[in-house]
Amino acid sequence: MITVRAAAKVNLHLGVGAPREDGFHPLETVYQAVGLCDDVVAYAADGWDLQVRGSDWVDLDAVPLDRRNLVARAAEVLAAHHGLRRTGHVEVVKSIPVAGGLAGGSADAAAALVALDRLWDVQTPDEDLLALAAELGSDVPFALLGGTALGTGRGELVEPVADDGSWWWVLVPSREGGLSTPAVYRRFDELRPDAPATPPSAQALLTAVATGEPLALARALHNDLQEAALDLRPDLAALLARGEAEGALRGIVSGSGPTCAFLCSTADEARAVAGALQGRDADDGADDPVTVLVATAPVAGAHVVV
Ligand SMILES: C[C@](O)(CO)[C@H](O)COP(=O)(O)OP(=O)(O)OC[C@H]1O[C@@H](n2ccc(N)nc2=O)[C@H](O)[C@@H]1O
Ligand SMILES: Nc1ncnc2c1ncn2[C@@H]1O[C@H](COP(=O)(O)OP(=O)(O)OP(=O)(O)O)[C@@H](O)[C@H]1O
Repeated sequence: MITVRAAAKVNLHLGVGAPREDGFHPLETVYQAVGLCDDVVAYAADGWDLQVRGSDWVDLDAVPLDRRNLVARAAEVLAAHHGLRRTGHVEVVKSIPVAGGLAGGSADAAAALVALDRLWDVQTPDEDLLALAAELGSDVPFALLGGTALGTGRGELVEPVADDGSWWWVLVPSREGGLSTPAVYRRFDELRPDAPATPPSAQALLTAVATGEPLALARALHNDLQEAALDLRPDLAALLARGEAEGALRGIVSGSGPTCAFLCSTADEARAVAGALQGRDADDGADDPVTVLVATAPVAGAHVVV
């Protein structure tokens, strides 16, 4: 049995250009792995079996168990790479909200590549694992790498960024369910027909990360998909404003949304903002309370824990 853990991400900078001929958008993005993780647990077995369970804020019904699951696809591409048959009993233990803009499925795919590489004892070189990850999805190579990294191409070309900061995030998944990533990119195309061929540079964000100062980072956060996500989910604007009013340095939509991510100056501030957002919700008399999570960053990429 082997357990591999992989983290959610936020995009500190998400610069999006006009769609390429293959339909993907060129990106200049800075990913940061945050301490909200899924585990992939793999057992040796003769056949193939996949199960998913998770935290009560995760919509498990929205996770396919067949070949559409990125864990099943990770197993297929790794097995094919080595000329093997896909085998294993695999359990995915999810804490990352589904279709939340936090790259949860990508984290699971990266964790599965690492877990099955060990289970099958095939010792895939890192370079090959990164190439297989890129086949599975644009965010998957970063989920292997973790930390803070610059992403280019369609997001699949990743290089580590030095980050000595200790950052605190409050994450608020949507109660209304997830957003489809292709739908958010389509709305971006409608709202931004004049998008440049070359995506906006991440240089200002990289300079801010290097300072280690939360306020500098807060000012430099940038997400070109935020306008599209807010257009599809107008209620998120009020949530972003509320988090900032409660003391967050800055609130942004995470990736394609709808999860909102609030950067805070310290762990105590993050806990205070989280408490205020949760408390305000209780005052509103909501019968289905909002989930508010506190996470530190950066954290490691997909790694063996047991
Ligand atoms: C929004 C982000 O999470 C930001 O990091 C990513 O760009 C999305 O990455 P992902 O979910 O791994 O995306 P993929 O599985 O590669 O692609 C899903 C769909 O998103 C759109 N897509 C994705 C990445 C990209 N650079 N341009 C796109 O237009 C395409 O419609 C694509 O069919
Ligand atoms: N292991 C998985 N966990 C969750 N969803 C999965 C998984 N495998 C496939 N999916 C499918 O992928 C869709 C997107 O899920 P995911 O949680 O990765 O979204 P996301 O966090 O918005 O992704 P990203 O930020 O990379 O665009 C889900 O709606 C689901 O149908």
